[in-house]
Amino acid sequence: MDTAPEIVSDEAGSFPWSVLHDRHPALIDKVRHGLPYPPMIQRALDELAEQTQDVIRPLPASAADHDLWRERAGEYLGRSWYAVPFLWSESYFYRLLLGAVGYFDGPWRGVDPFEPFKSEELRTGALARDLAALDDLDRLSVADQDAALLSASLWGNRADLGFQISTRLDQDGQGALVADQSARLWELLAGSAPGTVCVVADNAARELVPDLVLADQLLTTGRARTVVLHVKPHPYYVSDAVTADVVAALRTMSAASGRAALTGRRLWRSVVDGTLVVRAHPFSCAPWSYHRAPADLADDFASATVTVMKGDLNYRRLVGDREWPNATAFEAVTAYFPGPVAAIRTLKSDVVVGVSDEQRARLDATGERWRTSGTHALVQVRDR
Ligand SMILES: O=P(O)(O)OC[C@@]1(O)O[C@H](CO)[C@@H](O)[C@@H]1O
Repeated sequence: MDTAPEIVSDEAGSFPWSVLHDRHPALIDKVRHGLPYPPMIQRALDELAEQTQDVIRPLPASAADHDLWRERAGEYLGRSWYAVPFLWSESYFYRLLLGAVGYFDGPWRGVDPFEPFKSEELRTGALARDLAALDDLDRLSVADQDAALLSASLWGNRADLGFQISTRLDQDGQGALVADQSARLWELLAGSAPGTVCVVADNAARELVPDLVLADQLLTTGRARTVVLHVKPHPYYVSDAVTADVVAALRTMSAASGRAALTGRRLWRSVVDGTLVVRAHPFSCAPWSYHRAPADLADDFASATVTVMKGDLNYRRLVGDREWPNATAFEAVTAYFPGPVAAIRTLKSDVVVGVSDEQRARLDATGERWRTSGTHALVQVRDR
């Protein structure tokens, strides 16, 4: 199929421009105050703030992944951050941020700079209410439980702490779906022998908890024999889940009461007995779309009954971070993907496909920033 230009950040006032221009500096500031970083790290953060408004420079020669990123950067080195693909520049920003806080070596090695924000979210009353609400599921049919849990997982995607740096949102309010193909997902699972379901997780805490509850539902109702949960190998996009966040979520659930606690303990055992598998593939933090997924990861997706892609960034990586005409078919842009795939996402960036011209005109006429404000969501499924 025809392709579309990659999204870059060079148009002042555009969404990608605002991420580089406003969100990243604000994030550097937030990280600086999240932990008692010493003067050397404070200076490195100052340098990062300057560098990201200048031209792209290579990693220090001493960095273990210097060569890897030199190859990934190629011709981007020396160019403005605003002139290269948005997907690439964001990913490199997070790599540099981790470097600045000493994540890869020295005494701050392995200390997640975003952990204070993720932990705070795990302690919120909102999450406690989410957990208590799980008790209501007992009164519902399995189909209604499925719908409720999918909805919780979908709207949990608003719990994205990077996004919240630049957007104020009522976290509890649900918005409108621009596409809802969830029936296809349930039919696909019902029509397949119980196998593996891949869930490519997005954010920790208030998004990961409903994702885990959904995984438990698939396992306990026999629609999945195994759930493979892909998390990030290192902190990324502020609140993206790493393995430690899975453990933290399971602990929080297990320490709650009622159905939440039972589910948390059951999931804990599922990890122990290998029916819930946590993977942290290096490609999950690569600056590329899934078109470039390496063979072992593609095999994982190919062998799954379905791969559930959570969140906005995964959507961009799935369909390609390009200026697609909105009416482009989801099936067409995901035809390359090795196996059935479902995208479950609130809209927080410009990329969206599968929205007809009439629907787009109606949405545009509302005057709302429906593509980027997290008020709208979608469930899109390619079931073959
Ligand atoms: O993937 P998520 O957590 O749903 O969203 C990630 C996000 O906040 O970050 C990017 C901009 O920095 C956008 O893709 C999106 O707004």
